[in-house]
Amino acid sequence: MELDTIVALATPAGVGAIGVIRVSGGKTIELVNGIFKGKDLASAKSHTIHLGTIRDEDVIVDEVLISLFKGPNSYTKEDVIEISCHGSPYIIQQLIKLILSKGARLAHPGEFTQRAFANGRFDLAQAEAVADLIASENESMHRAAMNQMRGGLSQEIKNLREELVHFASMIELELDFSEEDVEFASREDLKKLIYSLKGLITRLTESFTLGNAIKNGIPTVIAGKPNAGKSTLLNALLNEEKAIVSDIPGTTRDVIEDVINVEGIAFRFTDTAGIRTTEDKVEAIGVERTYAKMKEASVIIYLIDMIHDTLDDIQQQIAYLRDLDIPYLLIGNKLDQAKAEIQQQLAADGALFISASQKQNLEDLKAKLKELVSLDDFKTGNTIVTNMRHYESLQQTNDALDRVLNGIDQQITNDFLAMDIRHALHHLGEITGEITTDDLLDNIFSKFCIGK
Ligand SMILES: Nc1nc2c(c(=O)[nH]1)N(C=O)[C@@H](CNc1ccc(C(=O)N[C@@H](CCC(=O)O)C(=O)O)cc1)CN2
Ligand SMILES: Nc1nc2c(ncn2[C@@H]2O[C@H](COP(=O)(O)OP(=O)(O)OP(=O)(O)O)[C@@H](O)[C@H]2O)c(=O)[nH]1
Repeated sequence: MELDTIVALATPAGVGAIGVIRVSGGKTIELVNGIFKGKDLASAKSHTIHLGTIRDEDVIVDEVLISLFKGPNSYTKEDVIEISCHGSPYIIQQLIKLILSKGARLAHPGEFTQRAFANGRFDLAQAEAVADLIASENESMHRAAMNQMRGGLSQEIKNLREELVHFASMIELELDFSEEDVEFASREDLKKLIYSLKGLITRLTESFTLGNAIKNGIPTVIAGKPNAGKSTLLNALLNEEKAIVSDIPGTTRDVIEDVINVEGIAFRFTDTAGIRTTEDKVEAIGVERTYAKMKEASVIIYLIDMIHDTLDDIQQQIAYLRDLDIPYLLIGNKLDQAKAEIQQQLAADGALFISASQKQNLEDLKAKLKELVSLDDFKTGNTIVTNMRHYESLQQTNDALDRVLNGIDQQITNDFLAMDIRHALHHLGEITGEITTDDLLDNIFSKFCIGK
């Protein structure tokens, strides 16, 4: 059964220099040919561009460029036409209406990419990376998504599957000869294989901590006693970011609250309001809450007030900080009016000195912050799992492999062994989409933007 021909605006809504309307499906060429005055698109070659006008009866709606992609040589692998029109919302609306009236329907979010997936342009993990790529806001997000879209994760999963399939087939072959009690696959070799696969899977699941941090920002807390300057520092860091963004002419962007980009890595300041306790009725409560927040963080920026804190106090704070065993930056704030003895003590403790209110040494602070988070996997270009769904499937694969190992030790029968191996294969297949359900696909692609 032929799928509908679908249409959507591929560029952002609103006024732009150019708007691109995408059409995909079996009726695309015939449909657009009917409203386009210019070269005959049916006889034109794929990957050519044509200038002409789009007409609704006798009215010229716009002068456009048509980009022609003939299936299977297109993004969706169907016939695709992109109409580049003048970027007026009115023109765009008229063009889409016209195309709908000729028999296309509006595309659902992600439907072009869903078709690309269904037609084998890429697997599910790669399709999901397309959405991540569009959403990427900094170097690390971009790099992780690009790597995944280009098949980094998919290749690793494919290798894992191939090894398992090989063994599954051995075991299943033995099943066919069950009368004869042969062993095509040495149980020791099988165990070795499972261990090595589990090692690979563990590396992938462990990378999710980093992947999650890349995607959602590294949970960071600015801590310190009341009045240490936490809010002042957070605002200074955030405002700088906002200033950079609004300096670019023509961009209006809502800066995501409480996230700063430091050289391509996002740091998310979690619930910083929670630690902004002023001179509380009961200071102890405020301090406890601060400590609770600190324990949830991946990184702590700890501020010492170099005007008001006492030496004893500082020793206590640092001792507590060390005990937490979470990467931290020790910062002496209020450098502009610091007490000499305090600064000396902190220097011995390896602190960095800033003035939050004077915005002094903030660049040093950022550089140190970046150093603090280990991004080794990132540097080496190793595959990083950034997607919760993939993470869960990997864990389920791992569980199934544990059952295989257990089964071998318990000398369970081959049919049960084969079943557990097939479970492991099943969960790997979920990642790349060999195994999937309509619900899952709808769920994934509905989160894409329209036109993608
Ligand atoms: N205008 C436009 N820009 C875009 C896209 C698009 O669909 N249209 N893309 C997507 O959203 C991305 C590019 N992805 C694409 C991938 C494959 C093909 C394609 O036509 N592939 C054919 C021919 C390859 C060739 O000529 O070498 C093929 O694979 O057979 C097009 C876009 C980003 N930029
Ligand atoms: N001299 C000096 N004062 C600073 C500096 N940074 C912050 N302050 C002042 O210290 C006071 C407390 O700053 P806040 O940013 O409100 O401190 P906080 O840690 O968020 O305070 P709580 O919300 O009570 O936890 C304010 O009066 C700031 O102006 C600095 O670098 N030098």
